Amino acid sequence: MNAPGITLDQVGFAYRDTSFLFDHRFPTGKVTAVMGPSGAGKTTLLHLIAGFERPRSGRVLIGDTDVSAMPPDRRPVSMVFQENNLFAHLSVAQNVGLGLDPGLRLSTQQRTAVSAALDRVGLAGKKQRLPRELSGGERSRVALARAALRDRPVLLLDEPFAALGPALRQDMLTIIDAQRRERNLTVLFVTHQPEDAEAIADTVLFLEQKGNSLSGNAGDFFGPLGPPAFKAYIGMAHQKLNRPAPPPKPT
Ligand SMILES: Nc1ncnc2c1ncn2[C@@H]1O[C@H](COP(=O)(O)OP(=O)(O)OP(=O)(O)O)[C@@H](O)[C@H]1O
Repeated sequence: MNAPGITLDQVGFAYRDTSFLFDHRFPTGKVTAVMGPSGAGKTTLLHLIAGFERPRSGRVLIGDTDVSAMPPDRRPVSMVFQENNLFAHLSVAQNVGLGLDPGLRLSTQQRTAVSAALDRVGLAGKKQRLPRELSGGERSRVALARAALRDRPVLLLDEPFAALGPALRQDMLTIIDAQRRERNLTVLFVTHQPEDAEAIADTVLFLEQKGNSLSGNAGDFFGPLGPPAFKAYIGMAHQKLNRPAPPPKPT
């Protein structure tokens, strides 16, 4: 599949008292980590690409197609949310089947595809369970399987693993990386976890407050000469989110 890149061409957008200008290009077949402080506009950026929000000015392009006015279900995009958005009353297999047909009128071939998608994320034995009968990590995998089945060339991930511990997050990153390679997906991955971004991202988009942004190669961003503002942010993020405070030095 020829995965399209994404262009936000001078995209202006505003909520009542917050305005944004996004002007970014996301390369085809690569993972971009979208990072930055709370409220900087990471989710807003993803919603403009997915079509849940419409630009006030400028254009959103996927490949060469201007999708600015296209409704979300017609865009070549799958999105996985932090809450995973599973229907509590539907089985795991049905939740995944919704990715193919919102009415769940699935052909035999589609049922086989659902089964295969669940096998790929290690949920072969749990297809008939309800979401509440799964762990948090397993629920994330159901959401990923559903996104994979939709077979859209752009995958948007909005902190989908924030509630998971490090080992499970690593598991999910491995699944995403495998899917990206298999299907040449263009992936945007919002995360507050520097080590997740470092593990999987080819490029980084760092959104600062007040609409400033920096972008570049992930190796450069995380290397010793990475942008100071980004280094300061991830230093802070490490302290706040991941690292226990160091023990006091003996006097
Ligand atoms: N529906 C809305 N109505 C009004 N303001 C909103 C709405 N959604 C978001 N905002 C505001 O827009 C700004 C950006 O929000 P957004 O959710 O994109 O930030 P974020 O970078 O994803 O933050 P976080 O890391 O906390 O998820 C925030 O100041 C937020 O309060």
